[in-house]
Amino acid sequence: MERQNDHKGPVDGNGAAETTQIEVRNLIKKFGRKLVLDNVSLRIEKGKTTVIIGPSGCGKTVLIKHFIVLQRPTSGEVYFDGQRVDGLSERQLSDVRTRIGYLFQEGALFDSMSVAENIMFPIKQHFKHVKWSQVEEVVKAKLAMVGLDGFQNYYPANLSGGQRKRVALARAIALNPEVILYDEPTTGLDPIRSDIINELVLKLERDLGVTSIVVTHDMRSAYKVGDRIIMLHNGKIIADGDADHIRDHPHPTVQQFINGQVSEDDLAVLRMSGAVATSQFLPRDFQK
Ligand SMILES: Nc1ncnc2c1ncn2[C@@H]1O[C@H](COP(=O)(O)OP(=O)(O)OP(=O)(O)O)[C@@H](O)[C@H]1O
Repeated sequence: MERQNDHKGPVDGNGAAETTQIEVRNLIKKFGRKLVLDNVSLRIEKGKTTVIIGPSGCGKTVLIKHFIVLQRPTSGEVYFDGQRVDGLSERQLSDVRTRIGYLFQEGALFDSMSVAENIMFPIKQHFKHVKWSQVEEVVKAKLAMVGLDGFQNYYPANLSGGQRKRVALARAIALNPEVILYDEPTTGLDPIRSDIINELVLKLERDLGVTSIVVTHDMRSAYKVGDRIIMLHNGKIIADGDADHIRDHPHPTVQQFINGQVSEDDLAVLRMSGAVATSQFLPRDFQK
């Protein structure tokens, strides 16, 4: 296997282009004067699971939102399956977006809709005149994939947190996407429910051949699902490789993060602000 070391940016050559699902080149994102992504270049391989880790606020969500152009670059380029997408209109983007399922932190289920209606929602948005009888089997199959067939008539309020995430995942795969973006899929779940989600990520990669991109603070999940783990820090990629590469990484910031230690910089901020709970700065799985 080629991957073990930190990548220094795009690799040239046709072979790489064929296996690349998403690419960003020299991506810079600023909000006002705040620099969030600092010249990030990255290729995401088809059919693999890439995990993005890093401290709170380092730009993980902003980065993956660029992959579906929910955020536009300040400068730099974004490609999906070889097509440059960062300059496309919203209308042109809708085709690209149907090829990507996403499970965002804020992308909660619609409380007023049943489980089945939630899963039908993206299908109805895309195929305007579809009838329930036409999609009933699709809804059933998607729910079966996440182990929740039979829950069609439940409402989100009657489901546990883990079940809600699984319904959201069934909705994310409703249109058979080639890519699934997961933003903190295990946050707020206990280790057993987290493992169910991890297994689902692996199952969807295995059974559907999807390309998965998982943003997480949870190192257990990262090691379990990631073919490749990328760490972002101060808007830059500081580590990129397989689980062993990340575990043995020489960069002190990587070691502090994966071992849940508080850095001297964080402590200085805490002392200055008089804040108390150092655990706020730890990866979330170390807070339990
Ligand atoms: N629409 C926006 N306008 C202004 N600032 C933004 C916007 N979206 C994100 N930011 C800022 O960009 C930075 C990175 O945010 P992002 O959500 O990507 O962090 P993150 O690494 O995903 O953090 P967390 O792990 O806490 O979810 C943060 O400082 C955030 O406040």
